Amino acid sequence: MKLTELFSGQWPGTILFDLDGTLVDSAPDLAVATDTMLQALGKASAGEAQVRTWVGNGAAVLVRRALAGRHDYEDDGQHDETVFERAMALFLEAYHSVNGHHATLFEGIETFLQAAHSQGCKLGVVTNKPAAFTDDLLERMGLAHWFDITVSGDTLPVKKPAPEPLFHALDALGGCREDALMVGDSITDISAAKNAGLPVVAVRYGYNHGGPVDGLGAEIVVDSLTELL
Ligand SMILES: O=C(O)COP(=O)(O)O
Ligand SMILES: [Mg+2]
Repeated sequence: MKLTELFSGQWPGTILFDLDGTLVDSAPDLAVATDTMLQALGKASAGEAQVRTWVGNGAAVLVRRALAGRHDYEDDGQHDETVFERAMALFLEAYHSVNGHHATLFEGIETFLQAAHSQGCKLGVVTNKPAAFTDDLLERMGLAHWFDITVSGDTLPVKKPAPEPLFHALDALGGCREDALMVGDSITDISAAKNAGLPVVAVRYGYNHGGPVDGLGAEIVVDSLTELL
């Protein structure tokens, strides 16, 4: 389906993009940082394939999943906040030194952003990544110039799937809900868009906790954003 079919033949006035797993394949850097942290704590490395499935709910949840060695860390019954705080500090330090080093842009991103920009769309990023990393990563990937607002996981007291980060970005861009689209790779983005009343395009190439994004309620699901053009 072409994007214009969702908006009565027009392009949406505003497009909000998820970052990790949608614009940028940041999992290689996140895996290095996670494994550096695990090794410093004397634990076994998780590896990139596993870390990929833990990304999408912010850095603290990634660290908690890594410590538990599983996605549903709440059920492991052994939270030690001292270990968590040490792990978090180690992870943040390690990620600061590798952020953007091994990350790559997904196929079709530049083409799609160029097309959206030339159609006059207002463009923003709404990520659950901590702000300390978001703008650096966008700069390193050569993407920063496309976006007039970035809302990170710690910009507001709540993060996706809450709708507030999307509303915050829309307000900053002067966009309206009726004319806006969310693009993301995970159930978190689809839920945030639903909670905000926005249609959503889901990409199949991202992380989504290791599961498929088809059938989760996105209006359009694509293998590449260029399919929307
Ligand atoms: O969990 C993260 O830090 C990544 O978040 P994003 O997929 O919302 O960009
Ligand atoms: Mg994502």
